[in-house]
Amino acid sequence: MDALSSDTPNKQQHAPEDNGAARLQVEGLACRRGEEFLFEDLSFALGPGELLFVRGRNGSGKTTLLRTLCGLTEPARGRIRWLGQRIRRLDDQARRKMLYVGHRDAVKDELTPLENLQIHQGLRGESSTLDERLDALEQAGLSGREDIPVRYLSQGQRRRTALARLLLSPAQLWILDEPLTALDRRAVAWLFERIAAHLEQGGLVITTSHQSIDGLPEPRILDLD
Ligand SMILES: Nc1ncnc2c1ncn2[C@@H]1O[C@H](COP(=O)(O)OP(=O)(O)OP(=O)(O)O)[C@@H](O)[C@H]1O
Repeated sequence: MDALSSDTPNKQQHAPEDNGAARLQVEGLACRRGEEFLFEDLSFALGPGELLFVRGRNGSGKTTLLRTLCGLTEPARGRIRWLGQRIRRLDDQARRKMLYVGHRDAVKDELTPLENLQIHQGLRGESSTLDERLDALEQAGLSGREDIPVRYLSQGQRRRTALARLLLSPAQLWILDEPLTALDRRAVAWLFERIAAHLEQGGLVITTSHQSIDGLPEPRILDLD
C-alpha cells in the first residue's frame, strides 16, 4: 500500500541514472508500541526536491515514524533504504547526508549556541570555521546570544539553535520533527525559506507539524490517521 494520499509532481525530475540512489525508499514498514501497531504496510519513495508532510493526531506515530526513518528506532517489519543502503547499516558518508532535528531539540543546556553547533558537527564528523558558525547563528536570529548557555535562552531561541544546524550541514535529507514549535512568525518564515531553498537545490525534506505549513512548497502528504 502506498499511504501517500497526495502525490504532487516533483519540481525536479530525477535523473534517469539515479536508479534509486539519492532517494529514500520505504517498503512494508510497520511500527508497534506494546501490542498495538501504530502503522503497518507503509511504502513510499522520496526523491530530490520532494517534501513529505507527515500528519496525524497526537500519538498517531509521527515521531516514531521519523525516528524509524533515520534508524533511531527499529521497526517491527519493513525495509528502509537511504542512498541504496539499509538504514541501520549506513556508512559514514550516507549517514552525513541525513540530518534529524527532533522535537526535543537535542541541544545541551550547559553549552552555548556556538559550542552546541561545534559539538553537534564534531559528533557527525563534520567541521566548520568560527565565522561559518557565527554566520549560521546570525541567520537563525541568534546574534548576541552566541555565547550564552542555552539554559538561559527562550524556547524559541533553543529551537533556533537546533535549526541553525541545517545551515552548516551537507545533508541532503532533512527530517524535522515539529520544527515550528515555539518559533515566532518571523522565524517560521525564515525556516520556510530555508526549506524551499533546500528543495530547490535537490534536497529532500520530511516534516511534521500541528501548525499550518501554508507557505511551504506543495508537499506530498502522509496521513497516519
Ligand atoms: N519509547 C516508547 N515506549 C512505549 N511507547 C511509546 C514510546 N514512544 C512512543 N510511544 C507511544 O507510541 C505512540 C506514538 O507516539 P509518537 O510520539 O510517535 O506520536 P506522535 O504522532 O508524534 O504524537 P504527537 O503529535 O503527540 O507528538 C504514543 O501512544 C506513545 O505513547
